[in-house]
Amino acid sequence: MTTTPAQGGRIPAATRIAVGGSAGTAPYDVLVGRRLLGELPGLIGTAARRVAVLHPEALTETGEVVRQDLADHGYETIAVQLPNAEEAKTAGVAAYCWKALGQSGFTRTDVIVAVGGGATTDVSGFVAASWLRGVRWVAVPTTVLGMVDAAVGGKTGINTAEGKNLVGAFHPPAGVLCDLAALDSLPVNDYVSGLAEIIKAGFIADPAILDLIEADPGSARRPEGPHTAELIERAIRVKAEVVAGDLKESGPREILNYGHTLAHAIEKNERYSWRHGAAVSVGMVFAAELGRLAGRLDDATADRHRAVLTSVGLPVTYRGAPWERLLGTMRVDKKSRGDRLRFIVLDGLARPAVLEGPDPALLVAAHAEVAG
Ligand SMILES: NC(=O)c1ccc[n+]([C@@H]2O[C@H](COP(=O)([O-])OP(=O)(O)OC[C@H]3O[C@@H](n4cnc5c(N)ncnc54)[C@H](O)[C@@H]3O)[C@@H](O)[C@H]2O)c1
Ligand SMILES: O=C(O)C(=O)C[C@@H](O)[C@H](O)[C@H](O)COP(=O)(O)O
Ligand SMILES: [Zn+2]
Repeated sequence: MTTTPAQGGRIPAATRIAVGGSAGTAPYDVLVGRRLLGELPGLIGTAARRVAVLHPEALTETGEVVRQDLADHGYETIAVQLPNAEEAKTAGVAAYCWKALGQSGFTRTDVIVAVGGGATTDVSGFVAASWLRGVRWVAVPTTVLGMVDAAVGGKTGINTAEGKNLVGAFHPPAGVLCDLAALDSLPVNDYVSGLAEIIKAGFIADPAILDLIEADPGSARRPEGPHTAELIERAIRVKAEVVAGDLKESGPREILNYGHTLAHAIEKNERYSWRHGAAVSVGMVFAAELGRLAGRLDDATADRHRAVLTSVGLPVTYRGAPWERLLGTMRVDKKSRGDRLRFIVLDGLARPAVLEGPDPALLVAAHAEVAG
């Protein structure tokens, strides 16, 4: 993304999606459009003196554009470069950010701006949650996945050696700016990875998403496709509605974890060489098979998972780590309670529900379906 602040010319109006406050947190907006950089100072506010722009290595130029723009608005700015992708989600990188904030004299009224994909917004949001026990942050997601999922909802965190996202905090951003122009530079694999979370939103809540993709899967894979903005906005609305009702995942929010129990185990066992969305794709097929085998999901909806995911080029099989190892990793999933594994399954299209402590034989059978 190398957007510049609005300078003359007609700028199409941005779509504004409100995320209601919950658990004592303030509401905020997700803006979807183009050339949104001009909105950033308003979100940072006048109480801030310093702004830290955190970005991955791949977006050094974009990070600098954002930093310079904020400097031109009178803020004292620093840019903090993070590793790309999952390598950024470590305690070491968080500590590096804390050091940069400490050295620049970052106070409680100062603001972090996260420019990047979900990995960047996850670690940056966690740094914002933990620095001085919580400072304001703004998300500028630059991937499909970041826009529709990671930047919205306030789940922030990092990985540990034992598993994915095991350390973190609920700390919603002050606002989210989704500049669709950013997607033009995204490698196609990363673009498609984000479609997995859009398709997840389709299965758990908004089947119109599935209809749109199935009508023309080829164009769904491209940022210039005719339905890009609609797909992104629909998925954001699903997420916004769910998190507004249950920020801290005391119940209803768990539906957003559809497909994630196995997905996180795949990611960890593949040492994060798989993109999150690709793993979620396999994880959703597994969850659909589990629902079918448990007698809860009809054949047509279960089969629809493989069809729509394959149509956009997402993987639906995984033959890497053996089942016992995946099972061991799944036990530290945050939905587990004591020794009981819990999965999100579907009782039908857009009817997500929890499956508690399933018969181990069902899990083995569902795994066999994705292990081919
Ligand atoms: N907090 C949440 O609610 C939530 C939700 C979903 C996913 N996640 C997390 O999000 C992460 C995945 O995010 P992701 O799919 O955005 O991947 P990512 O952040 O790892 O980005 C993928 C790659 O694309 C690069 N990149 C980012 N934007 C770019 C652009 N516009 N042009 C070119 N390159 C660009 C990145 O530097 C990286 O190398 C995972 O860690 C996942 O756990 C969090
Ligand atoms: O926002 C949520 O809640 C989700 O579960 C969204 C997921 O897509 C996302 O990958 C999330 O980071 C997973 O959370 P975790 O609690 O399972 O680590
Ligand atoms: Zn996810």
